[in-house]
Formats: sequence, structure tokens, C-alpha cells
Amino acid sequence: MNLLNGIAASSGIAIAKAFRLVEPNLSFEKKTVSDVGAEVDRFQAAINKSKSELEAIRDKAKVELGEDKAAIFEAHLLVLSDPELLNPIEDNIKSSSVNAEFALKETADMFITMFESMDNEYMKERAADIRDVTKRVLSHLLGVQLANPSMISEEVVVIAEDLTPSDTAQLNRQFVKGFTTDIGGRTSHSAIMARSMEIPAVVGTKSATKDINTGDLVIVDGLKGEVHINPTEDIVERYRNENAAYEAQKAEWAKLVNEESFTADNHHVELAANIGTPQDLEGVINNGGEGVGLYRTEFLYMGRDQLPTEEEQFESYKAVLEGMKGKPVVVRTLDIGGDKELPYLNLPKEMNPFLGFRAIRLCLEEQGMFRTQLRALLRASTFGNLKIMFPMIATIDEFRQAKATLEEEKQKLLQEGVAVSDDIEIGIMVEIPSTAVIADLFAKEVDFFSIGTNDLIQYTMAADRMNERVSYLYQPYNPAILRLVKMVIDAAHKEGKWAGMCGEMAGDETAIPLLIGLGLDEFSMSATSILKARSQIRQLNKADMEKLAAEVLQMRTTEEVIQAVQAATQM
Ligand SMILES: C=C(OP(=O)(O)O)C(=O)O
Ligand SMILES: [Mg+2]
Repeated sequence: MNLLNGIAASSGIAIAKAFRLVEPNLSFEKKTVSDVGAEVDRFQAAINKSKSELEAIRDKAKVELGEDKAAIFEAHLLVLSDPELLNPIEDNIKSSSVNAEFALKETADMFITMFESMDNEYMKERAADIRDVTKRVLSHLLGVQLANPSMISEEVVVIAEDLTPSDTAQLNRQFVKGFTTDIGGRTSHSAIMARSMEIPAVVGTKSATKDINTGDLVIVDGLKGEVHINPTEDIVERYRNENAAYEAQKAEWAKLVNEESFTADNHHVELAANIGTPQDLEGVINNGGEGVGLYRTEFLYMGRDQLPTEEEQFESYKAVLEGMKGKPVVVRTLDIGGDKELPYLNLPKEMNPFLGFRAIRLCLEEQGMFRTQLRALLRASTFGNLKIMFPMIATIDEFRQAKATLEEEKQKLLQEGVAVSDDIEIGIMVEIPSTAVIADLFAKEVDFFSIGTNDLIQYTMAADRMNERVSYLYQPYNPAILRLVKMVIDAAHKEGKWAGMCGEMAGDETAIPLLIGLGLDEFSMSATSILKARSQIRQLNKADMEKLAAEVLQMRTTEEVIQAVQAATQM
């Protein structure tokens, strides 16, 4: 198979050698050993190899990803030197004459179970560390190689079954030229991260990890959703040319970097960016973002083994607010859950994580964690134009509770003599259908809405945003979705509030004409989509788009809507 088709998740073209980021088989059998001394030596050798490997990873992570991301490897090194763990493993080998793999796994599992059952965050984090370290030592005992994304040191295309957001956060932009995965959709978080990191990506190929070996030459066509494996020189040449044409197109869009966003008939909208970390700001500024419409703060909590402190969070929020120099910055409070896991919270596995104990539901229960974030945000509020947004709001009561908690923390800070801005807008994500349906009631209480279509579509259509097999049902232009979007925008305007959209639909070229027609005020998207969107909006006429929107709201199928948009805009 030389060509794989998948979902175009992040535009651009990458041509490089493949690097497989796939978990190796770590299974083994229990064996009786006759020479226990030699077995203990074998175990010691595996520990030493793991140590030197971790030291190298830690040093590299420090330089390339920063001290905080490197801390997790430091914690792993401590586990590898802990006699309380190592001695019982050696005793187990000696007393039961078992192989090192078995003794390691049995003893480690005992500690993991014990620590996880304790009602103590610190011990739960240690359980996660032991689990990771056990895998590494096992890999050395079995003589297989663990994939280490942080050790990539040449230009590659990463091939993986899926990339979790924390894997993605560890990728080094300098070397990772593209990636391709077996599963996932355009709005899975690995795809979103790829767009914010400007890494071309094709997801949902179903078989990339089966068909591609490390070292194969791979072309990732993030514009068409194709992956070429060991292509001929002709194909490589064609892609070099296509890449040059794409770069030229980008240079044309780049001329709009300092312009505001107006339609042809002079209607102004705001084009803002979605970010995951303060490092993404550079991309926002280079792409002419008029604000940050969604700061996904959960990425601050990932790729580490404990919660970020109030001070760490304060520094990140302050950096973003200062960096945006008074332009609006909408910070969303922690939205963990679904495909964004935090292993160190040790939350029980759920049957339906996207419908489970997540985001605001978790924050309202884990008050300590939530209040720390709110304090950090409030303290940072004087450094720019902060707006706070709560995710996954399903009921008015949840919004009231979250707002009351914020108000309590604000009062506490003021009593402590800490300055807090008195001009912070408080809004919600509209990503659950129940909230869209009673947007008129919410609009009386919130300062703004931001429509999270990534989730709103999956919940409305009952189609998992990560599952490529149901991606045909994931229909942004379905009249059902468009009607919900209209209800939210109209409800906001009736109360004199603004409505934005921070789901991927906001940057979609077929959706943009309709959203202009429906009156959306703010479009927040991957920074790399902003200039293209601005160029498109300059060609559109608001009055015409209003007529188009009214027509498509009466249509019955997605296909009819797409055709109508194409006909009206000559796309
Ligand atoms: C922007 C959204 O949030 P996330 O993609 O982080 O779930 C959304 O659901 O549209
Ligand atoms: Mg969401």
C-alpha cells in the first residue's frame, strides 16, 4: 500500500522519514530460574540502562521543553533509586526463584494498587510514576525499544495509533515535520494541537502503524488528507512544487496581517485564535490574531506528574495577557476529560468519558483545584483584558455555582490586599445542546457565549468526534447545527451580549459565509487559519450572507447546504 487516505487535520505538506511512536509488546511469561544471582544481575543491568536512558531524556527535555516538563523524568529517576521498591523485587527473585520480569511486575503492581487506594494526591502520583518506570525497566529486560518522542533529533514524520494531547505536547516542533495516526478526527485534540503547532497532519488513516515502518520516506499531505509511503521521485517532485505553491498562497494572505476583519460591505467581526500554551502566542501575533478567543488551560496541567501551582499558573496567564497587549483574552477554566486525561488525578475509568465526570463537573467537586486556578486568573487579571469562560456548562445552576466560586475567591483576594480587575467578563462555552436550547435564559446571566462546535456537533449528532467510522455524521453544516447556532447568536444579541465560536467550525471556509450571515461576532480558530479566513471575509457581503443563511436554515440536508454556499460564494 503506497497511498493511505485519512482526514486532513492540519494543512501543509511534510516530506520526511517516518518515526513510529508505537508502544512495543511488553508481555512475558513467568519462569523459574536456577541461577538467581545471575537473574538479580540482569535486573540490576536493566535498572542501570533505564537510569542512563532517563538521564539523557531528562537533560534533553530540560533544554528543549523547559524545567517543568523535565520534572516528570526526575521523578522517574527517583523511583529507580528507591530501595523500598528495588529491594523487595530482588528478594522476590531470590526467594521464589522467578524471572526478573515477573518479580518486577508483581512487586510494582502491589505498590501501585496500594498507593492508588490511598486518599492522598502525592501517593497517587507516585503510583503513576512506578507504572511508567516499570514499563521502561521491562523494555530493557525484554530487549525491546520504548518509543521516546522527546528523543527525536532529526526531521521526521511521526506515525502513531493515536497521539494523546500530552504526547503531542512533548513533540519538538523543530524536528517533527508532520504526523499521521490510525484513529482520530479533525476535532480530536491531537489534530487541534497539530494546527496550533503548524505541523501538517493526516489522522484517521486506520492503518498507518501497520503500513509504515520507521525509516520509510513519507509524504503527509495535510491539505488533501493523503499519506504517500516510499513515493517515487516524480511524486516527491510534484509535492515539492505543491508545497511551494502553498507557501506562495500563504505569503499572499500574510499581507493582511495588520488589517482588521471587515466584510466587503463594511461589517466588522473579530478573528481570534485558540491557544494551548503561552508559547502559541508567537503564532497568534504572526498570523494577525485580534485576540485569544480560547485559551485551553488544560495543557498547562498535562505532560507532568502533579497539578501546576497557583504561581505557575499565574505566570502563564500573565504572560498571555501581557503578550496580547490589551487585546481580549478568553481563558477557559480546566476542561479535563474526554480525550484529555490527567493520569495523576487517578480518576476511575468511565464507560463514556465524553459524557462523564469532566470539565466543570469535576471542578465544582474538586474545589481546591478549581479555586487555585481561579485565584491565579484573578491575580493575572490586571495584566491585560481577561475574560473567563467555563466549559461544558449544561445547566444554569452550574454556571451560578462556578460564578459564585469565582466571586468568593475575588473577595478573598481583595481582602488580602491583592489587586483584581473589576472589569472581567464571565461567559460560558455553549457545547451541550441543552444549553443552546435555553440560550435565551442563559443570556440574561452571562456576559458572552462561545459556541464550542467540536462538542456541540458530537452531542447533537451523537457521533464521537474521535471516531473516523462515524465521521460522516459529524456534520457542521447540518441544518440542525445551524439552527442551534442561530438560537445562540440571536439570544445573545437580544440581551446586548456578544456571541463567539471557538470550535473548529469557526475557521471552516464553508461555514464562514453562513456564520457571517447568522451574525456571529467573534470567530476563534487555529492561528494558522486566521489570515485565510480574513481574506475570505473581505470578499463576502453581509447582506447577501444573511439571505443565504435564511435559505439554508430551511434546507434538509448537509449536501444541499454545501451546494448553496458554493453557488453563492463561487467557492
Ligand atoms: C472548543 C471546544 O472545546 P474542545 O475542543 O477543547 O473540547 C469545542 O468543544 O468546540
Ligand atoms: Mg469542548
